[in-house]
Amino acid sequence: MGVITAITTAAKSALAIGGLKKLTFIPAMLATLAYFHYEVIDPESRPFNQKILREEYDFVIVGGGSAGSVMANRLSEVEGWNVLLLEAGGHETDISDVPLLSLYLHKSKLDWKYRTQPQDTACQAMIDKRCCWTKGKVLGGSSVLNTMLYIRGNRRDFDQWESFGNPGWGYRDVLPYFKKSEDQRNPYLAKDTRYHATGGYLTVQDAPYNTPLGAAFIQAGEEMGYDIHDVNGDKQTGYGWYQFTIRRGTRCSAAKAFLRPVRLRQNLHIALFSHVTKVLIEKQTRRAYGVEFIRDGRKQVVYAKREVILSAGSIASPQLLMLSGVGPAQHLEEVGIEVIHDSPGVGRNLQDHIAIGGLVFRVDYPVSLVMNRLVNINSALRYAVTEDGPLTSSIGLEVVAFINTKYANASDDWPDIEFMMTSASTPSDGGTQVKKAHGLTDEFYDEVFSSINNEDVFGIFPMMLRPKSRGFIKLRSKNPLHYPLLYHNYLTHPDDVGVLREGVKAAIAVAETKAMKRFGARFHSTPLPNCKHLPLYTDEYWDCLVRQYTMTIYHVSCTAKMGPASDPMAVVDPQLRVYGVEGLRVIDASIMPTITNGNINAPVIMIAEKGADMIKQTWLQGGYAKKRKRRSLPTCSKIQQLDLINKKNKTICSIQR
Ligand SMILES: Cc1cc2nc3c(=O)[nH]c(=O)nc-3n(C[C@H](O)[C@H](O)[C@H](O)COP(=O)(O)OP(=O)(O)OC[C@H]3O[C@@H](n4cnc5c(N)ncnc54)[C@H](O)[C@@H]3O)c2cc1C
Repeated sequence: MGVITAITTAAKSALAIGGLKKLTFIPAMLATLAYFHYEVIDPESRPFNQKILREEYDFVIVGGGSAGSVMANRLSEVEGWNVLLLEAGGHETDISDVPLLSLYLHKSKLDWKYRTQPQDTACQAMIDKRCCWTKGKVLGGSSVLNTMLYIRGNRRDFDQWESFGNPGWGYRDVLPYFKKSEDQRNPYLAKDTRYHATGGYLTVQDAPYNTPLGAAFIQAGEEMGYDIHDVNGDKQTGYGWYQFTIRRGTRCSAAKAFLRPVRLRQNLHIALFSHVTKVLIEKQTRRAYGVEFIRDGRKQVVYAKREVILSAGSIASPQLLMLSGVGPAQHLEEVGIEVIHDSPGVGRNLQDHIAIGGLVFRVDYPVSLVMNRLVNINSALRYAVTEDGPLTSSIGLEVVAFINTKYANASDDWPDIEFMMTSASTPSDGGTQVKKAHGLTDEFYDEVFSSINNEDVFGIFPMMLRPKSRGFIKLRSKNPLHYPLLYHNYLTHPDDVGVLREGVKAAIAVAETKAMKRFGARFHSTPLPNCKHLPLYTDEYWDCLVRQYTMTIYHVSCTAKMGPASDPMAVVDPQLRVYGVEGLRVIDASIMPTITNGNINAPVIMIAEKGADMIKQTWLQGGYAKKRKRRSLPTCSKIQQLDLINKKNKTICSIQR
């Protein structure tokens, strides 16, 4: 009976994901998974979706993503505190657990499906010249859609944050917080207790499955004179195997890591499908006292006795601040929002990592990941029974390299390019999901890649680590359900074009090593449609190329940056408290002053670990809050005056008392 239920659940999950009809093996895989594995994979079930909420909690956390999941766990460790986590999406699915299938989640129900405004500097090969900014709308947030790469960044990133006037954020301060959440499953890495730890909530392990290309990438690095080492350890420059937030072959999202184990805590409520539309801030005292949200089609309110914490991610957190009257005054007035606090930095300083898509290298042997060859019932059985095989591969990501272009000072060990080396690339699924996820036009894909659909290839994605270009986010209107306007501004700083160009050249050089030549590696040099007037392999050609298939690595961040009070663009202080408003913090990817030197999920989790400790210090050791008087709750009639009522439904007071 349990198995039947599990199969039904699995089938429902499959239906929840758009575009899966194309993969006919999925039902069989899910049935296999359900039969062999369902309860065994993770004995901890999904958390409850709390239907009846209290009217007031000590802490209200907005957004259950990478940061929000950590916050909910750590704050509810304090038995005397009641914590509410409000999440706009629902639960993750059995499909989102499968590492190989993460691209199938893009443009699905689990994705907010943001698209940037069209701009001429980048993403020219994409439909309407708009980049697709995939973001998780699900409990676990973007950690449910990400490629699970576990990279902490460079010690200099954090020392630089500290040097900007953020005491307590230097590398020596943050390292313990990286270790606090880590459960490192590689015994050799775990032995290095200076940098790694075991027993934390977040499982970090090596890839259960590698192709022969993985070892070849490592050999290519050696041949080029790089160290092969743990890039999360003492030194970053060099080559190494990727480490993943994978647990026994399946995704270890932040929800799985931090929420499932504590789902029985009585003092933690998790409300799904709850879209927060505003933070309630008392005008006179400028204190945040609750949030408005929409659930089941009804506007509701919930109050926060101590603090509201925005962990809605780098797009929604600044959006919510602005909707609540905290942001650039002129812009708020333009869209008709009453200004509570003029904070010019909200939505500004946007940083992201971009790489060059489409650097595809052909090989002569059947060694790479070709979707129609690997996705079959055998792989499904291997995944379900032995927790390995190609389905456990994170879309072919195997090896990472941190290298220096001529724009970086190599002696600093602060490299400016990360190679993401994959045993698959854009045409490996025959022009289906990758093309769709990246939003490539049919014309571009057909001209450049259709001739090598489903052939054996590998990819090297050079990712620029420290962009100088800055984007921004604006409100489209004061309607909280309207998506904000997103301006990437990629490659508007000339140095960024230079770094990426040098990254492309360095990637091409990797394919020339003996290690790669053994497989017959050669660059797929079909000229790009908009660049074919330029001679191949020239700087002019590369400069054109980088603006075509510009690939976000989905690290949008820094949109509500942390900084000292003397910095007018700082949105939060080094304790992550919003300037100008009491009782409100932002704790997620938005608060980074500058983007970290690598993939950012691990740093976001670190930020939340540290943020949770700061909150505990504030309240448990008697900070300002201890002396605060208990605020009396607005009555229903007061709520009406605050216009919190969904008049259409004639709801008088939607709070469940
Ligand atoms: C496709 C993809 C691949 C990536 N790959 C990697 C990788 O391999 N390694 C890596 O280190 N990083 C990767 N990243 C980046 C990393 O996952 C994110 O930067 C990180 O998860 C961000 O955490 P966050 O807490 O700031 O936001 P999120 O995890 O995005 O969480 C925000 C949460 O808030 C919710 N929310 C938003 N608005 C509201 C609202 N109004 N009301 C209620 N809830 C709301 C969202 O639904 C979401 O659950 C990837 C990201 C993506 C999208």
